[in-house]
Amino acid sequence: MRISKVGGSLLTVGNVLNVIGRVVGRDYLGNKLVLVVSAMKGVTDQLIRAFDNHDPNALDNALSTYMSEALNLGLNDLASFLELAREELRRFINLGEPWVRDYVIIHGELLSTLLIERALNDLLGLRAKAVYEPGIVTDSNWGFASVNHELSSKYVIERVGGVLSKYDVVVVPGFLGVTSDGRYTSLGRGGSDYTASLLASYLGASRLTFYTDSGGILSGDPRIINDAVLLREVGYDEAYTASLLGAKKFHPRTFEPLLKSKVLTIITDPWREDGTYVVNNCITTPKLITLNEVGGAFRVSVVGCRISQVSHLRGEAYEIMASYDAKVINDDQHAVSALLNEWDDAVSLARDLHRWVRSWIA
Ligand SMILES: Nc1ncnc2c1ncn2[C@@H]1O[C@H](COP(=O)(O)OP(=O)(O)O)[C@@H](O)[C@H]1O
Ligand SMILES: N[C@@H](CC(=O)OP(=O)(O)O)C(=O)O
Repeated sequence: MRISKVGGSLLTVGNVLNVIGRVVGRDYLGNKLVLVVSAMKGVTDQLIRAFDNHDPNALDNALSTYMSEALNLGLNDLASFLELAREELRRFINLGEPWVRDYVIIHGELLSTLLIERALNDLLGLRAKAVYEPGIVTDSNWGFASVNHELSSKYVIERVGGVLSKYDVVVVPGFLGVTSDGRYTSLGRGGSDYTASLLASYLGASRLTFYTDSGGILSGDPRIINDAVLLREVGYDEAYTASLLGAKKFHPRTFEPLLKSKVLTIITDPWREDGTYVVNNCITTPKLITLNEVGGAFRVSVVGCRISQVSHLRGEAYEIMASYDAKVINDDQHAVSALLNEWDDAVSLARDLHRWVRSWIA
C-alpha cells in the first residue's frame, strides 16, 4: 500500500484533474493507494486572513477557488454545497474563540478531499472513498496540536485501513486532527506533510511520496538561491533536521515518524522520473542551506549528516560566517547555524554558504 501526498503548490485552478490523474497513474498500479491532500494553492492563507481579520472577501476568494475548479471539472452539483459552506463559514469568522480558528482554516483540506474524491470516481472511473476524519487524535493546542500516537494509530488502522480493503483509493485531508471531545484541530503550517508521514508509519506503507512543485528537496530555497540544485538523496536524519529548519516549508515534525519506521520516501513532482530519495546512508558532507525566522531574527544553517561534529567542515562553515555580524549556533549534530538580525545579511550569507555547498555536490 502506498501513501501519496499532493501538495497545495500543485493544486491550482485548471490543474487538479491533471495532477491527480498523474499521481494515480504512477502510484495506483493495482496497489491500494491513500491520497493525502492539501488545500488548493493559497486557500489556507486566505482562510487564515478571513478569520484573523474577520474578512469575508478573503473567505469568498477561498471558496471561489473551489467553485471555479468544481465548474471546470463539470461537477456543477457541488456549487450549492460550496454556497452552504461559505454561508456557514461566514458566521464562524465573526467568532473569536481559538478552536473556531482551527475549524475554519482546515476547510481547504476538507474541500480538496470532497473535490478529489468526486474527480476520481466520476471522471477517472476509480473506486475512491473520502475519509474526512482519518483518526488523528490531538490535544487542544490550537494551531499547532500535538498528536496522541497511541490513539491515532489505533483509529487510523481502523478507519483508513478498514476502507482501503473495499476501495482502490482512499482520499484523506491532511493538516487536521480531532480532539478527544470531537473538535477539529490543525497540526500547524505544512501539516499535510506530517499527516502523510503519520499515516505511512501507522499503516506500514511500502512507499511514501510527497508531490510538490519544486520536484524534490533542493540545495537551497529557490526563492532566494537561484542556482539551487535537486538533491538526489538525503538521509532520514538530514531530512529531519532540514524540516525542523524549514526546508521546503515541511512541517517540522514531518520526518519524526519516519526516523523509526524508515518507510521508503520520495519527494518529487508528478511529471519527473527522478526526485529526492530519503535513504539510510549518512554521508558527512554539507548538503543544503536553510533560512528561517526565529523570534524576529534570521537563522541560516548548513545541513549535512553530522557536519557539526567534523572539525574541518565546521571550521569552513565558521570561516564563511565570520565575515558577518552573526551569532554562531551549534545545537544540532546535523547542522551548523548562524543567527543574524538583518534579512539582507541573512540572504547574503545563505548565498555565500551555498557556493561552498555546491562545491560538494557532484
Ligand atoms: N530546500 C528546498 N527545496 C525545495 N523547495 C524549497 C526549499 N526551500 C524552500 N522551498 C520552497 O518550498 C516550496 C514548496 O513548499 P509548499 O509550497 O509548502 O509545497 P507543497 O504545497 O507542495 O507542500 C517550493 O515551491 C519552494 O519555493
Ligand atoms: N494547507 C496547509 C497544510 C499543508 O501542508 O499545505 P501544503 O501541502 O500546501 O504545504 C498549509 O498551507 O499549511
